[in-house]
Amino acid sequence: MTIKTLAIVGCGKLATIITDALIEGFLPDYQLIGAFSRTVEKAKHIADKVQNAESGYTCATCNSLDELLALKPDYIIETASPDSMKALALPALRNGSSIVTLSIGAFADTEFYAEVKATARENNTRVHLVSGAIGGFDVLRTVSLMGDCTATFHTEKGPNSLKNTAVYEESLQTEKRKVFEGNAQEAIALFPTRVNVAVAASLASVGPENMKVSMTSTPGFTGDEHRIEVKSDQVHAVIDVYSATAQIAGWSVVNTLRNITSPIVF
Ligand SMILES: NC(=O)C1=CN([C@@H]2O[C@H](COP(=O)(O)OP(=O)(O)OC[C@H]3O[C@@H](n4cnc5c(N)ncnc54)[C@H](O)[C@@H]3O)[C@@H](O)[C@H]2O)C=CC1
Ligand SMILES: O=C([O-])CC(=O)C(=O)O
Repeated sequence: MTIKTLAIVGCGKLATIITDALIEGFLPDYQLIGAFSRTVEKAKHIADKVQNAESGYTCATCNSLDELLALKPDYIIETASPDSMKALALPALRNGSSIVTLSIGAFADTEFYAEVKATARENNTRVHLVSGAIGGFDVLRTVSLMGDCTATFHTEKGPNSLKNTAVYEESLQTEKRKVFEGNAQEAIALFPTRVNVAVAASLASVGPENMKVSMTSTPGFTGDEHRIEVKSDQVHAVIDVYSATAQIAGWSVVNTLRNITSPIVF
């Protein structure tokens, strides 16, 4: 197996998990050759980790997306935000870099999604939508291939994780309440970095306009509970994932990267 090169855009908590996993040996088929973030110190922090691990190659701290693209990485890991995914997807794919993304909310824009698909195909590149804080894309995709189905996505969160969103009120600290009901497009518009999972599940099944999304805020609740349900005349599947932190999302990138080079694919 030839070594594949990686670069990371968005050097926060999840990028750190992925970099640490690489350094610990979970990604033997890859070299991390560049890092870019809105704040250059954060990119340097990631690059320094690789340098300090004395892995025998250089990881560059990039000052711009263009600088990162000039490295011509085989894969760009996007762990920044749906807005950054929108900015980087087309230039990266035209540059010959495939993308592994957590900010799947960017694809709630169906025109953009179609353009990304066409550009990836034209440039012989791919976009990998990781399972993030959920799972079950296999069953969602399979059931939706079989014919008509409906799908719902329900999330339970604690009020503190809704601070700095339009739905937050102090009363949520003491009252359990449904704070959102709509489709996946409306959900990601209201919570741009909190319901990428709902858009991902919708793309794997009925699409962002048809996926019914709801969110409940429960006082004292920590972590996230995501319940996806898909129903057809033959199949009823429920995927329920609780995670105490978002670490599972970082590890799902590691899992996808391992699958890309593995002789056995899950
Ligand atoms: N699909 C999933 O299950 C999940 C997806 N996510 C996505 O992953 C992203 C990263 O999550 P964390 O690492 O926890 O966030 P974080 O806030 O710790 O790190 C994000 C980093 O990206 C940088 N950044 C933001 N916009 C940028 C841009 N346009 N260009 C370059 N850098 C930029 C920020 O400055 C920050 O350093 C979230 O914003 C969210 O979109 C997060 C959790 C779960
Ligand atoms: O960690 C989660 O519950 C999901 C999340 O932030 C996202 O989908 O953006």
